[in-house]
Amino acid sequence: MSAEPKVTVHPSPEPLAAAVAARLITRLVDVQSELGTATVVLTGGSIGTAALQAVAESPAHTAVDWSNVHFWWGDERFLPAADPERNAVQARAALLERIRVDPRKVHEFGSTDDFPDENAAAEDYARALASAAEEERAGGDSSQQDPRLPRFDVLLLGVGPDAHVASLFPELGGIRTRGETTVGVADAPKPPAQRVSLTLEAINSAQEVWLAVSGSDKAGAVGLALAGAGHIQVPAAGARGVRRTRWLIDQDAAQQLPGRLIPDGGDEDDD
Ligand SMILES: O=C(O)[C@H](O)[C@@H](O)[C@H](O)[C@H](O)COP(=O)(O)O
Repeated sequence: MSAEPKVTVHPSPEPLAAAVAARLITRLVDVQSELGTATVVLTGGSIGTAALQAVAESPAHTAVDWSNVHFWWGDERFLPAADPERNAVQARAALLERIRVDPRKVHEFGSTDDFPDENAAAEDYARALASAAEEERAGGDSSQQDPRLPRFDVLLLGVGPDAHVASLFPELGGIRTRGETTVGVADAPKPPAQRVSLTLEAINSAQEVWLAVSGSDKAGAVGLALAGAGHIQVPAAGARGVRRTRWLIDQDAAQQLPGRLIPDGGDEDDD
């Protein structure tokens, strides 16, 4: 089961990042009141990072019990642990170092400090996911259907101008991977070439997938993805949440939206 995309257009990148942040805070509060613990999967990229910063700067963020949030990543650049280009390093600066997290619940991909190559780091992450899933089941939560993965309440994604999501690039090995939850990528066209990523299978196990996109250079990718292109050529087209798929985009990224998806400006909230 997966949810049809729902599109919301914001005027520019700043209000977009603020809106993603506000939605994330609300969703985490709601999940925590229902289940106690919430899980978010973070993304790198400009809007993903700006949204985390907006969370940190929002007075409402204190409504979340951050020590009871699990943080995973959709992808990572395979670099030394402290490299400023790592998605996790950027997320720490934007948010994680500014709130009270439980370090045991912050699950970063391995780095070149600890692993010989991207495949080894990917395999390690798959093991960490599986053991979190097992712990979750032992605690009585069996809401996640896939036994290899913990429950992902919200999974954030950026989208590249070539329509990549996480580190799944058009036509390359990662987007074609089946039967695995993670994949090592050796030939990413966006530097650095070596990366580690969740597979589309793992991404699509999330309850909610939110794609946050800004800029006219992404308009073609957004248009193709929402027109229903194939996911091998247009990976973003394949990203779907079980309960909800949200495209949170700015006006520049919305220039090539298929007509039937242009929101009419009405209140679209559906909780
Ligand atoms: O490691 C990364 O680079 C990402 O996780 C990648 O998937 C990113 O989210 C998109 O490329 C969008 O990035 P921008 O928002 O910066 O264009």
